[in-house]
Amino acid sequence: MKKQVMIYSAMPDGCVAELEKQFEVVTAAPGSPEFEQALPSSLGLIGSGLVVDSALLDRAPSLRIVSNISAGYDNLDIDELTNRGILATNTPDVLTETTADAIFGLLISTARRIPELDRYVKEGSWTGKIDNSLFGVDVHGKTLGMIGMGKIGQAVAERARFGFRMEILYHNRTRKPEAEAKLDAVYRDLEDLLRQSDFVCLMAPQTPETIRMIGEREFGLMKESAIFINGSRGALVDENALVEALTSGRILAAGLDVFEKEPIGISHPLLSLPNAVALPHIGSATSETRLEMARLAIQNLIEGLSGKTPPSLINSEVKASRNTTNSYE
Ligand SMILES: O=CC(=O)O
Repeated sequence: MKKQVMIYSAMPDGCVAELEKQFEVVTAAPGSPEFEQALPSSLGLIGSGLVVDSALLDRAPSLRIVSNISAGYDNLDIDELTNRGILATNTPDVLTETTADAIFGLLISTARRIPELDRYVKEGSWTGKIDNSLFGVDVHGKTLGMIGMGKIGQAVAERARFGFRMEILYHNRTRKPEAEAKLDAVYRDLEDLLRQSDFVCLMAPQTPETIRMIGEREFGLMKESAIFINGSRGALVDENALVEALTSGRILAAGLDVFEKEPIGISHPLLSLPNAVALPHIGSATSETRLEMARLAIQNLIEGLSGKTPPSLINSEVKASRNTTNSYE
């Protein structure tokens, strides 16, 4: 009999058929009766964004693997999964360059006010010469402060350094000698980075240590001309403090791909600010990359359920215990 797996979010064309070759596939949205009905007998879950915590795991006694179709895995309680011997996987690497393109695009759009000027043209406001009320600020040659110098952070910094001759400062849990050598990136403590950067770009993962790491105090340290970019997770930023910093002129502008609550509600004060550029969490959202991510997640699922080590295993402790106890087959 085929093993049952559940897909809980949209997959690119062809991916479901690929899974159906090997598994009994149930497709159901979290919270739906179909999802709850299939959960107890599912050996694998595949999708993105589902909060997998002990309450969900209590209802999923057959589960052996959670295959997350994203690089970030703050939606997974890894300790709880590990304690229960359940594999957790993600899709790093395949989205690095695409996400860096999007975040650097957001940075340029914010500095040069591209969404605002697009509206200006389409609304028919361009009726004569433009004046300095529509001017933006330069990107090239400025100082970029990267908070979080993982693979995506480095790919953003690479674009800045080699495409725009920017000076790179960075703050990270650990020093990154390879980025220092390749990008002339200079390590700074957080306060110095905030004080010295023209662009502050947040690319750190969401962990208990990074939640709300940027708030009133941190905006207060930035230059008044600073542009703040968030390409990581909304929970890292105190959004009330960000609104205050943008309305009071404490900083110049912000470009945001992520929000505390997603989708952000239309009445959120950030959305009424002309100096905030908002995207709907689209860092990795190209057809090519979303397909690569789905393929990698499927490979993780297949290998995990056939006793092999999935290529992007997060909790390798589970694999180790499985080898010694052989408790999975
Ligand atoms: O935010 C997107 C991801 O973590 O893949």
